[in-house]
Amino acid sequence: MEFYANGISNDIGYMGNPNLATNTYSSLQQSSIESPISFNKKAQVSEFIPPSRLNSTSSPSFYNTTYNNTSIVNGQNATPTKNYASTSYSITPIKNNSNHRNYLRDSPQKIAPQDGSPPTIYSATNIHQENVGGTTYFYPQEQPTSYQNEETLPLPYSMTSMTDGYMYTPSPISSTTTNSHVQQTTKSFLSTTYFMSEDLRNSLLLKNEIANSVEDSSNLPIEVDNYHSLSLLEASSNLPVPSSTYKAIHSSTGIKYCLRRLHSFRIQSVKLMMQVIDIWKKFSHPNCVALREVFTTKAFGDNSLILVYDYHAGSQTLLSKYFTPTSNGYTPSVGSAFSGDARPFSHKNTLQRTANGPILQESEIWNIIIQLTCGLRAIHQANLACRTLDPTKIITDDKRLRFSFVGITDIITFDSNQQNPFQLVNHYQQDDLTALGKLIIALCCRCLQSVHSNQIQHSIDLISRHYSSDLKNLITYLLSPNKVKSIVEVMPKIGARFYTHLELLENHCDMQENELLKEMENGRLYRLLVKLGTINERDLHMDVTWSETGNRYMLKLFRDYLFHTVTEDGNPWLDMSHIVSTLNKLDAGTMEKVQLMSRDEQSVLVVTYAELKHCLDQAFNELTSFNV
Ligand SMILES: Nc1ncnc2c1ncn2[C@@H]1O[C@H](COP(=O)(O)OP(=O)(O)OP(=O)(O)O)[C@@H](O)[C@H]1O
Repeated sequence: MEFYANGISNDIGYMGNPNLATNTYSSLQQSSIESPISFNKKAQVSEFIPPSRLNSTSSPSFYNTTYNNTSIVNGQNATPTKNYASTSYSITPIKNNSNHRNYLRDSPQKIAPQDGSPPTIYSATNIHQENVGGTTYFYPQEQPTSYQNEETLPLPYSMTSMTDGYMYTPSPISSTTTNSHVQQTTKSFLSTTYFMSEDLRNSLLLKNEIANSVEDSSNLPIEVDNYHSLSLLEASSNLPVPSSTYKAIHSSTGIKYCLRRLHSFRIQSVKLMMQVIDIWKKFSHPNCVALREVFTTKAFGDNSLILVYDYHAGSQTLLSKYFTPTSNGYTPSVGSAFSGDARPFSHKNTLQRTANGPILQESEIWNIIIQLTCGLRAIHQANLACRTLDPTKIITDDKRLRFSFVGITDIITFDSNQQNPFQLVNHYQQDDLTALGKLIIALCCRCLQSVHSNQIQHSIDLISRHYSSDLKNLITYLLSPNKVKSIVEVMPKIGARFYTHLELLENHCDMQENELLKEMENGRLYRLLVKLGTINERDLHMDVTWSETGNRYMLKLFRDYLFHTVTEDGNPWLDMSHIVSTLNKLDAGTMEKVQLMSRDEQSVLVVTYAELKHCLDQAFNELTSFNV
């Protein structure tokens, strides 16, 4: 068997299997690929045409119009023209006794270092020829330093481009592993190596499902200003004005938002009100749902005011999470969070007199406190007040807590006769702190009724029995009357628990970054597959041979190598790590060689991933050039 400079054997037998030898040879005089490593050699690229496109022979053929003595070599009698004198292709002799197509687990011989140093360029003058048992091998003789002096040889892909998102990262598990036990035991490892963890995936899928769920919206307007696809999240409201909450999609961005509609709402002074709205629109904090815009609409048949907030799929209120509504339906009342006959914590709300489940772990309560005080601190430092600090206006998506409708009370209770709409802010901030204290009591007792004045002492006794003195002291501080309190003073009472919280967050960030990295890699490989998919099997401008000739033929064989490799028994060899690592090598354009075989097993092409990458880019660019 002979291998030419381009790696093609002149022996039809595949990898030394004489049974497959039906033709004398099949040769590639000049590769149809313009190798990235030989760009500067100005070698004209010739088109490779497999024989099926030229004549009836099954073996592929190649012709070259650029080099001397060009001939079409596709028949049984043709003499191979070993015309590699002016080329720069390297040779990799391959010895493999497998007689199965694309049984290519043996790693092709590496001729270039993977450490980023420039690969060695070979020319025919330094190709060593050797005949072993009738098989002629062409070995490249290394010229380790020659390229340094050759002006024309610098690689078209520099280290900069290699680091530009195309760095080849070897697979953590060798794709050549044949030991089935090892493969089995590494299967689960591989799935977490390449893909998102099951838990995170499920939680994201659930959020996605919730975000995309479509409720009955037959009674709702098709469009409200720039928003469409409204679906009702909540019809009733405990605000002083009738209101409803909807999920909606922004018409131009497609982003989902949470719309709070204040029914039949009259604005006394648009200009003054806009000042309040603008201040809240500028306010941003991870523990507060951001207010994006406010507008009026007649789409509902009245003068509604719409407050547009970010939508956080899968969120539920603290009320529904910790204070389970009864079957009768818990209906929080209108007015300030901690006053009125039927408020969440009202003594008249008989449905909330008993605990709603087992008491919470102290760590969980501190987690809530830390997040709420984080948000509250930012609100107070912006010279604002929350004014809706009750379990119906705090949402949670299991990890994060957010004040859900910030600014809404300032808007609803807006009085245009007041010179400064924020003149009572200090007073409201004190109310916020008291409301926080009551919320903590309710959470500790798991009962909204526990904060009523005639229950408080009893509740604090219960808390002292079950929780730390730090927690009790914090509550006592927040509820202390006749004392000016500050959110800043809450921080020392939380103490070292901040560190625990920070550590958990940082671990979570690390985990998410790791997942992101995997998905970034997957996205990169996905784009490669898209490119391959758009090229393979394509007829271009009625040219049915387009994907079967030239560089595209290499890509077809590469696709087979990637997906259709078989075991020695002829069974499909399905190994994710083979696919991933092969695609990575293609993306990086490494100098490692890969052995590709035609489906009729008559031709073997030995090419570098760099060459394949070049083929892919060239073919894809050709396609995109038509896509104007
Ligand atoms: N920004 C948001 N993103 C996603 N869901 C939200 C958002 N804000 C609120 N929700 C959800 O919408 C639903 C309705 O919220 P809403 O505040 O109207 O609840 P509520 O408990 O009925 O309070 P109210 O009595 O004020 O209506 C709740 O299930 C809540 O979890």
